[in-house]
Amino acid sequence: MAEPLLSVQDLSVSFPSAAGMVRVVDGIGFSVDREIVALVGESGSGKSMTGRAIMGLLPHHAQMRAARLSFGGQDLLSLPASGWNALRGNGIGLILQDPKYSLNPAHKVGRQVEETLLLHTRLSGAERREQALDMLHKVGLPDPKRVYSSYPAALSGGMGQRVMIAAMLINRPKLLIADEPTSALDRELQSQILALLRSLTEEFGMGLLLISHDLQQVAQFADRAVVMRGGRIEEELASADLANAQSAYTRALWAARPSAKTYGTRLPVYGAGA
Ligand SMILES: Nc1ncnc2c1ncn2[C@@H]1O[C@H](COP(=O)(O)OP(=O)(O)OP(=O)(O)O)[C@@H](O)[C@H]1O
Repeated sequence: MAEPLLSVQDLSVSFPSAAGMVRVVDGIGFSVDREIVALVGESGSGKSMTGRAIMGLLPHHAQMRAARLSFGGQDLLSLPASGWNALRGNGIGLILQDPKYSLNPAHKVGRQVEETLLLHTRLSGAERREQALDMLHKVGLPDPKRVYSSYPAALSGGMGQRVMIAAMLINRPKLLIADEPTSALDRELQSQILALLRSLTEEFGMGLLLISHDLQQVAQFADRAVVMRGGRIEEELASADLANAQSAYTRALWAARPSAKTYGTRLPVYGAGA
């Protein structure tokens, strides 16, 4: 059988602490193909550290080991620093929670969307501009030329996130990692951005690793869910089965999901053994 786009086997991430090394990701394995896979779990369960390990972007005091970490058949564990830079520019794109922190306020949007083309292709300025305008249009921005020459401060949160998606997709990566890409947005915008990510994932034939604590979203937008608990994988299942999960933990997470009725109220507390 062909190897999946991303293959993670026995991945662990540890941090030094006063009491010794603390494992925050503990021997996990999963794969992502041209599909949407969601990493879900409570805060602190190790979702973001897993995403960062795959991108080679762990904090420098973190220690990582894995039996296998491969992307497109390439072994990432033996990749030199220059290989990681090329991979992040061309192969894997990362979208973070809040475009406020990902976009540089001092540069116009167009320059930031074009940046990977400038670094990784030999396209002329006019060609880069044309591709950037095309991508701004593709992510649903109504007036691409105006957005292209705006500064990030002129954009709403939803527009900023569309710009980030354009900037990440312009070099046609094969895999996108989106770490809580909509948690800074209101409910209506969250759905719009996830629907956009879903349709672009299909159109470009990409894989998407969606990191989310929102099981409602995951059930709606992802194909599969990998449920993390305390750095380990509790369960892996089709998103459509989240409502009827095997594991009591996943069922508790599902029961605690915010609904239209509870939105804005405190979540019920669920214990470790729930
Ligand atoms: N720089 C760091 N130094 C030490 N420990 C860290 C560091 N960053 C994260 N951790 C710890 O690693 C664990 C996993 O964090 P991670 O951010 O992956 O969780 P998460 O599931 O993504 O949760 P959240 O949704 O809250 O970000 C947490 O216990 C966190 O405290």
